[in-house]
Amino acid sequence: MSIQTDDFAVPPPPAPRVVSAAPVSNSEEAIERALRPKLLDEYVGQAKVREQLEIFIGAAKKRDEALDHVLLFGPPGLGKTTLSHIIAHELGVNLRQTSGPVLEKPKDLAALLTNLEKNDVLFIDEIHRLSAVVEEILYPALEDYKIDIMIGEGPAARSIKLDLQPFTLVGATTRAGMLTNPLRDRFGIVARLEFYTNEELARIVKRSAGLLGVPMDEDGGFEIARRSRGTPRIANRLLRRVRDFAEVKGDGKITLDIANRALAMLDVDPQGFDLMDRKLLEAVIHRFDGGPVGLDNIAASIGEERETIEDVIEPYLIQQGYLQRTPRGRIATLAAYRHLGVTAPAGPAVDLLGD
Ligand SMILES: Nc1ncnc2c1ncn2[C@@H]1O[C@H](COP(=O)(O)OP(=O)(O)OP(=O)(O)O)[C@@H](O)[C@H]1O
Ligand SMILES: [Mg+2]
Repeated sequence: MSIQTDDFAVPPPPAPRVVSAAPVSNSEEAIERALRPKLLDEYVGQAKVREQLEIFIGAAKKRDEALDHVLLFGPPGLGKTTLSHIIAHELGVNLRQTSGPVLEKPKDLAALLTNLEKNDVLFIDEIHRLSAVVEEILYPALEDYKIDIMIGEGPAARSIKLDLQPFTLVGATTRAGMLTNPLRDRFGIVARLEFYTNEELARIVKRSAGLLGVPMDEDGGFEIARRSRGTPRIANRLLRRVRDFAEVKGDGKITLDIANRALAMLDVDPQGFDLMDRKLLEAVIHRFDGGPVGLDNIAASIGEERETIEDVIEPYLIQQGYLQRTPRGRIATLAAYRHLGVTAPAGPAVDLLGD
């Protein structure tokens, strides 16, 4: 069994944001790989997804068939890549990894597909960014394990059919809504990853601290978990920053006091919100009277890409009840006013949390 990572992943953009859900550097990616659970049993949380996969993987193995194609979707850093590796590992097959924007031409995909061995996993990250011509090749491959490719050019060009080994496509996306219908319909297993609870994140932080050999008490670990925006990638990152703080300002052990001081220094507030989150809420409240305000206006106002706001910043704020997404735009809830210590205007303001 081998895991191959083709070295053409798109480099992550520079993101100084400490609670950014995207990996911030290549060295962070290396650490992430080291902390990645390898078995379904080590994968914390996402109980429903895990249970489903356990059954389907078990059945596929019993029948010696390829697992049905799997679509994983959810915000960045929740464990889609991790899960795809686990699926291949549990099936005992090879994993070939690529991503939507990297597959420029049909022949790029054809080369990957024809090299797959029986029941292998092909992982396509950012699958919503596949080009239409590449997607065309994928349909018959997914359905009948066959591809049609064009050989030669001009009048001499002809199409040939190639048989493929049975395989499993695992597609990952932060945007299930951007997949075309025919592509989405070809996934037999569709799994939506949810934000993690504080308890689940605390288990992840504890496991990572163990692997990194960082001394930490329960309260210190829980504080890091609580401020990680429901996201394992952020939890692992905050753990490493708090460890640095503990080594310089303390005796190396992560305690509640150390965690509190380190996180305050990093501008991560008690809700786990960072400067970007607060900037967004402040903009909606102060510049747009609490909303409704469209995404483009928010983007212009805080100087962030629309996509970053939609994929990275707002899902957690919405899930936590600080922001509401309506057809007319985003609205700040009473919780947002309260969090920023601003008096909410009288009238029918939105209160998602209730009192
Ligand atoms: N359920 C989990 N249990 C333990 N650790 C996890 C879990 N999910 C994710 N992690 C950790 O979080 C980090 C980020 O996970 P991963 O790279 O799989 O996220 P992703 O969903 O693929 O993100 P992106 O959308 O940016 O590609 C990994 O280092 C992994 O160790
Ligand atoms: Mg990933």
